[in-house]
Amino acid sequence: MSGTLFGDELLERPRRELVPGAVHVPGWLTLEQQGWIAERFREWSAGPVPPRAAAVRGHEMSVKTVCLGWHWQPYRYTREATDVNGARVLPLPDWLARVGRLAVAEAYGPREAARDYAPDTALVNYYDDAARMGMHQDKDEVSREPVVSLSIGDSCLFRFGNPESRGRPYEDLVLASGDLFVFGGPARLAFHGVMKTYPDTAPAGCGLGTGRINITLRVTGLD
Ligand SMILES: O=C(O)CCC(=O)C(=O)O
Ligand SMILES: [Fe+2]
Repeated sequence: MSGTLFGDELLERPRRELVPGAVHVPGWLTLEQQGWIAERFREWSAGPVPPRAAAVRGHEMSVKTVCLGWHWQPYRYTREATDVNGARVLPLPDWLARVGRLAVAEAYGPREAARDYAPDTALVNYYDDAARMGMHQDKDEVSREPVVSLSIGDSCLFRFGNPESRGRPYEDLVLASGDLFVFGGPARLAFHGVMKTYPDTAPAGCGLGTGRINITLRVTGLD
């Protein structure tokens, strides 16, 4: 009997609030949705601004990022990718903002806050087998609205900690293809990072043959 058919892998990875405000929803996106988003990722990567490894204090990140709506660079948002080629980034598509609202409703319940959630930027990260992301806070946004994270492709080991320091307490969990992770409220400024990816773990049909995509939707609070 097929484990996939009966969702055994989801039963083993239940939906969970790690700490108040931080919610992990395994398998939130269907394979079809993952595949469709992976296709859009290829379109976004075609430009006008190509994915680039941002340089943080002189060191290139191992992750390559393409941005929508606003361009993130350490440690600010601009409309033009002044640290890449000066081109204006693509707009954030309405469908993706809608996915963000659905995600917040999924995580926190269909409150007014979910209906009003209006992300204006997406950071789309591509991880190859060697890529990782050190512990950091997402704090270049003026707004403290939640961050919505979607993962496609290979699984990774994600570390989610606390707002005070990179150190403990933190929890390590696997983010797999299709998983949703939302952090807001008291968890909004928690340090987090990607310790490693697990090569060749992407499910067939997710649209990504190798590597991992992570999309974070955010409200910059800029105008
Ligand atoms: O790849 C992930 O799961 C996290 C990405 C992240 O923390 C970021 O883009 O700021
Ligand atoms: Fe982050």
